[in-house]
Amino acid sequence: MTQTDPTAIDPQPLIAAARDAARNAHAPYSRFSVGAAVLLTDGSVVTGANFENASYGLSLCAETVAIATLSAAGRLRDVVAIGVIGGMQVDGVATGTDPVRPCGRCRQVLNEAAGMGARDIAVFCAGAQGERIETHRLRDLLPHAFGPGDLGL
Ligand SMILES: O=c1ccn([C@H]2C[C@H](O)[C@@H](CO)O2)c(=O)[nH]1
Repeated sequence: MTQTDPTAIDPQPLIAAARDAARNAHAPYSRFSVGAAVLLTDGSVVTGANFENASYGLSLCAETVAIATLSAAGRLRDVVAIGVIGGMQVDGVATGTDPVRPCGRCRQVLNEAAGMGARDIAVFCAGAQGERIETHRLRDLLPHAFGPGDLGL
């Protein structure tokens, strides 16, 4: 697996793109907008925003929407990094300042891209105003992961 060096990637453009994407969150139930922006090997960026449902449990996180979108474009093997930002209420007032970190399901979804691309993924997490950006590696957020390799891929 190729080791991505997260410190070699500038998180600011990703967080800015994620923040733009969060404006299109469909989050009328939680009023917690989340945006995600994924950097691909060619430098292009694919975004997503959370997509809630009146049947609450069907809601999709921003990270999952972004990964599904780039997979549909044939780019699942090309994921290098993801920036995530959240916590803005739909009226623009922040609910909290802690960086939003991908939930467990999203970590597993990201791991599908990491496994298929044979590349670790850098994960940048920002507070609601884009402040206090954390830098992680997916392998640290989801140690001992089950992935494509376990099924022979
Ligand atoms: O990493 C995360 C965590 C939460 N959410 C969404 C799910 C739900 O719509 C709202 C509140 O949990 O935030 C994301 O999109 N990504």
